[in-house]
Amino acid sequence: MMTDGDAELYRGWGGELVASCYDEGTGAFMFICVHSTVRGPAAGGIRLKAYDSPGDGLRDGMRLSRAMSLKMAICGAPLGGGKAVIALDSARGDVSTGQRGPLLERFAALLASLKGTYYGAPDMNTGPADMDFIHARSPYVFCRTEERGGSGSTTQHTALGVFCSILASAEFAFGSRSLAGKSVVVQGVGEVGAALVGRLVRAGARVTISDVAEDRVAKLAAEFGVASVAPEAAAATDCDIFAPCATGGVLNARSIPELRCAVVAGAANNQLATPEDDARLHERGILYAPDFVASAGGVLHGVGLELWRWSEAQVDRAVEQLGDTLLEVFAKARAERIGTHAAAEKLARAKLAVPRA
Ligand SMILES: NC(=O)c1ccc[n+]([C@@H]2O[C@H](COP(=O)([O-])OP(=O)(O)OC[C@H]3O[C@@H](n4cnc5c(N)ncnc54)[C@H](O)[C@@H]3O)[C@@H](O)[C@H]2O)c1
Repeated sequence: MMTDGDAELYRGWGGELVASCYDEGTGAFMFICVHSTVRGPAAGGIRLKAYDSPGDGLRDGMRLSRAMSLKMAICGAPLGGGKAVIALDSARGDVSTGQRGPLLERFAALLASLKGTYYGAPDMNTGPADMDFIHARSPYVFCRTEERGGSGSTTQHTALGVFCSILASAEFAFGSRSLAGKSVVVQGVGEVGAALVGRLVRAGARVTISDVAEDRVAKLAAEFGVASVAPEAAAATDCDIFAPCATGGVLNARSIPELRCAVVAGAANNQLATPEDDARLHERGILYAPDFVASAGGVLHGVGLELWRWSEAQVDRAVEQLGDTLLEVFAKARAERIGTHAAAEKLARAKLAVPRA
């Protein structure tokens, strides 16, 4: 039965449909959120994550699918926004190796029922090998392994896009794209964050890293000789550029007053906890590279290689151009005296027909 809270969730979302089911074996709820099919079938990652309640998983899927509509629009993909969430029961903990296959089979059946209205891709805790597994049961996925004919991991192109976003942000904020001597805090050094650290170090930046996974911090610190900071202190660390590459919601009413950076540019999806946080950053004079632009390299990877049949070099060029898109966003925000997220959203909606979110 739908509660008043659920109804509110749907009203505020503005999307097209949610397909859902329950997996008895694991206690997981699954949601496929199709925000928009105006530009083409919806597409977006398949997130496997533990949530305190199924409603939290649904809320996450809805918000992420809306951001995917903007991401698809801003980079010209012939796709709409969607997101799938496999919401594990946090009280039961992670799924065992033996449970993972049946769980993904259940998900593949839900995916098949949509008959191509939504295409999945790797996201948190799912990778190209999972896409191979799902594809064998339901063909609506991007980014299978290269051995199985897919475009493989999006990591490097996402990291390239974030790096180019940092260069464009530096140009706008500091008047130069040079990162030599610039201090950068990278929050979250998983797949994308670690690849970004390599690029930043090679560009001469003074990098500080932070992650809840201590082994990842130790490995990267040893590899690149970078400093580290405790996870709870990362956002408030004095630096030129803060790069959130961990989870969403890191820019909020509590953290924004504590930021000690000039620029925020990172890979994490949905960095703003609420729409008001865009204005909060604007008021503090912090230049924010909207996440749905900065992290669009992964979309360009999958769409470029699999739909447009681009070469790697063509994808690289398109990803590098995300920096130019950001400069357009920053100029619009300055001219209209609005937050950069609002400016990017206006650009996405004006360029392309995206329904009200
Ligand atoms: N992989 C892609 O192509 C892609 C594309 C677009 C957006 N993103 C987004 O970028 C972010 C990173 O993606 P990824 O593929 O590197 O994920 P990942 O899971 O490989 O890495 C995330 C890292 O963040 C760390 N982390 C989690 N909570 C943290 C905290 N509170 N403080 C510090 N570290 C914390 C984790 O330990 C992990 O090392 C995610 O938000 C993802 O949704 C990724």
